[in-house]
Amino acid sequence: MSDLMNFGYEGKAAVITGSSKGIGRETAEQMVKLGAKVMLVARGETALKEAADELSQYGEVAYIAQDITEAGAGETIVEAVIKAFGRLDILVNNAGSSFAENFEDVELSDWEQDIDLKVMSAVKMSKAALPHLKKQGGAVLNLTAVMGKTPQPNSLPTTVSRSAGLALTKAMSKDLGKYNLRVNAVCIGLIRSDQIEKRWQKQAPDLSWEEFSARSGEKIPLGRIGNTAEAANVITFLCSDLASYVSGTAVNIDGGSGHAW
Ligand SMILES: NC(=O)C1=CN([C@@H]2O[C@H](COP(=O)(O)OP(=O)(O)OC[C@H]3O[C@@H](n4cnc5c(N)ncnc54)[C@H](O)[C@@H]3O)[C@@H](O)[C@H]2O)C=CC1
Ligand SMILES: CC(=O)C(C)=O
Repeated sequence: MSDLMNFGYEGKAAVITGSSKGIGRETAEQMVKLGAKVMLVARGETALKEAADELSQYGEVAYIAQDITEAGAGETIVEAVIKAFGRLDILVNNAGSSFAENFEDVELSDWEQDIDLKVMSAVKMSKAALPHLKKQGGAVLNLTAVMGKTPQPNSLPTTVSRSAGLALTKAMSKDLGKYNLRVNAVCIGLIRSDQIEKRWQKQAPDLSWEEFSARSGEKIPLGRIGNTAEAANVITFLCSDLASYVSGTAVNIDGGSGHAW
């Protein structure tokens, strides 16, 4: 590979939460193929092991089954990374869920769970990773949703958690730039993964995927739902040396929609 396109992943170590499937798994695959050592994190051991077995054909992969909302999860995960790889350069806060309802229908406990998973887990992971990231510099990438920029009706609590993720990204980038630590976000619109396939089965089980994608794409300028590689491509770029002067930004991966539905 010419210097012009050197992603700089060789010899680096990354941790990606929620990486047994979907966008997280695809990102892990790209980073491993480019030479990074990657720690996969999710709750279910079976899916994790399966993903790790598949990805290990391309390079060095380890995994830890851990619910990131549990007390001490950040420290446990980072300890596992250091034990496995001896360093940490890249943190991708990817694990998340969609919880989008009308304000009147959201219980206080739903608010707490959503903010805990999508905001506080990113904070706790970043805090635990920071002493290691500071050593040589690196990248933090927060997955958010385009709805965090443009909250729609019936979009709570997720739009609030996602807006908080954007503020966290911007503020962290300003505080941590002095360590050559870049902090960016991506704002996902609609990407085919388990959560979108479940929506397809619930809303339109009689449609083929192509029909459902085209129908969902009526309000998307590019006319379709994206795929996980299209999301991972941007994440992999933002965490790479090719983006060495990019920090504090939030890139939409949404086919141009500006909102999810
Ligand atoms: N697919 C889409 O259209 C959109 C996705 N997003 C967000 O992008 C990120 C990746 O999305 P997808 O790949 O679609 O998600 P997905 O639902 O396919 O996978 C999410 C991953 O997070 C893990 N996870 C969830 N809660 C966890 C917890 N407490 N502890 C550890 N792991 C946990 C799951 O096990 C899974 O591996 C998520 O944060 C998602 O909410 C945002 C907007 C739209
Ligand atoms: C789908 C999702 O995770 C959102 C909208 O935050």
